[in-house]
Amino acid sequence: MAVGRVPPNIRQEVLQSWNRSAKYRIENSKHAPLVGEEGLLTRRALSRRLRRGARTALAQAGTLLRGTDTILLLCDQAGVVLDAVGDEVTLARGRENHLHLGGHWTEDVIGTNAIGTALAAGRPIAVRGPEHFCEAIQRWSCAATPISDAGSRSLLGLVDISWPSHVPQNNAVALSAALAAQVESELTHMLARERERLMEQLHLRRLRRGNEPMLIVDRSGADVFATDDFARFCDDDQTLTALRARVPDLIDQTPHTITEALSKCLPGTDLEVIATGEDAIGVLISLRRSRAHAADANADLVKIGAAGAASTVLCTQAQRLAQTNIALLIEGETGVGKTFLAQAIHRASPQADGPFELIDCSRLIAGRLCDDLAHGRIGASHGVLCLNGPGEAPPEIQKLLLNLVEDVSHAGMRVVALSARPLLKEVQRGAFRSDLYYRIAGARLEIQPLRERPDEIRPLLQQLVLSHAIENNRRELRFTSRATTALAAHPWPGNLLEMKNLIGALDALSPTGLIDERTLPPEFRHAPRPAGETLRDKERIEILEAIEAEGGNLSRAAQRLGIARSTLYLKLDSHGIPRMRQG
Ligand SMILES: Nc1ncnc2c1ncn2[C@@H]1O[C@H](COP(=O)(O)OP(=O)(O)OP(=O)(O)O)[C@@H](O)[C@H]1O
Repeated sequence: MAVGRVPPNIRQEVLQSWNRSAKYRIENSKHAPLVGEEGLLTRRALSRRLRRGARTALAQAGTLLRGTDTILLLCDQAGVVLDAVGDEVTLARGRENHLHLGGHWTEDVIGTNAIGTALAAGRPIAVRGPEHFCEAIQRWSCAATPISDAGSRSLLGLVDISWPSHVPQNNAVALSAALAAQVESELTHMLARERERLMEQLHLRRLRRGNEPMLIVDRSGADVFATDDFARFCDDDQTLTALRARVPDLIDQTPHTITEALSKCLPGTDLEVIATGEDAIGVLISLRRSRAHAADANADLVKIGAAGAASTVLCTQAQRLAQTNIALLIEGETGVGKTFLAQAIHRASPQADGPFELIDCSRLIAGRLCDDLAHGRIGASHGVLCLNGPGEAPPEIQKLLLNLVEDVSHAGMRVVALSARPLLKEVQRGAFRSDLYYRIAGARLEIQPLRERPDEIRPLLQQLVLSHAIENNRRELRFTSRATTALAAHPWPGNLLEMKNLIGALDALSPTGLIDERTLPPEFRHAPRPAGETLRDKERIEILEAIEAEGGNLSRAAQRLGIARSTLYLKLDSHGIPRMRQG
């Protein structure tokens, strides 16, 4: 039968295929085109998941088909043969028509055939001998069934059974359909295992990323998990639907290609491709909330309260308030520890697992804040919204803050405001909205400046020195009694922030880690001095200078001073200078 001549009693579906084939102006080819070795490798790589899903079916059926004149082909969704198994002699004959690895069997290149026609029709089909459009192919009979991906149901490829047309064979369509079903079932199992793996990965990612709103989709684009707040934060449903729809087509590309393509769909999000080995299995989408912070793990009400009497009273109140959801206003000079206290309160509250969102009100820009509010990017269903310096915000921002505070309080989030200036005074002089003030000042806590609680300076210095050493993996600084006296007498205009900065600078500058009054910056050296420097004072200073000059090496310091090391030890003890080791 020549190309274009319709066989008698043609079946309807075959006739339709012939009509399509006629339009393609196909030459009367002896064989299907070949994609070549490299092309085959690429196609196999892109279809590695299909091949993995079909591995068992091919191995079992391939063995059973030996000696039956029948071969079994696995093709990708473009009709290219990826794997060929079955009867050896028939496989060899198939090669002559490229009914073998790399053969490309769509209708547009070789006309009606089971592979191309099943792909075009999207269902199982048999094409027997003369039903093939090209005469040279009519020596074959074939039956093929498409394979759909688990989850997305998108077309992945196809299973084809082929045999010489003179051999009687009536059950091939059923066989190809059964094999396709076996492959699909294996793909479903693979997807279930991948979804389990994605959940495991999710737990790890949450440890790393904290409580950001997150969504994980599997390779089919279906949701595996979404945090409660994800939907609220990501209100652009259409964009998200479009992103989900793109995942199945992209998932077998490189992680870079996947994230590039998907991040264009949803700007403002972090995308992470999750893979096992080389295979991407899903995508994690997290919404960036740059203002969201995990509360400082060192912020602890008990520790803060331990500094002294004033802190104890403050922290007892804070502990009680932590159990409520009342809006809090924390006031105190700059660097006094308002943010630290707010974090400690959050950590002591029943909502401690929620986010601690810190917003610097002096930096807010009306347009962006409007946009963030419109998209619900600020706030969560629990946790703390911490407004730092609302008094610094201009009137148009204060108005927006009022809406924000109402919204988040309504959603169940606690509002904590921090102010370095007494806010009520700002209200009285008309610089701060009174409606906003009364919404944020449900309860008020005031942290006294350091100079008003001098008994707390030494314990705080100790605490900060210790945490500096631990956090930076450094030695612990030590202070002579003169240095401590000078520090206790300092007015600390920058409060704890100033103390932290000083500790960092001293640690960087001091070779020995032993700090004397003379090692302190000039503004600290105003402790009351005994009238007139005694000979003993001079000796003390000389010893400290020698130790400093020798980098803490006491033997060399003794040499520099021209005394025995044992004498230096005695002098150190008598002056109350600790015998510390070099840091
Ligand atoms: N009780 C404390 N113990 C240890 N460190 C503290 C304590 N309180 C505050 N700090 C530290 O001191 C520094 C200043 O504290 P914080 O930022 O909370 O002050 P603030 O009052 O919010 O300052 P600002 O008004 O400038 O925003 C921070 O590095 C903080 O970690």
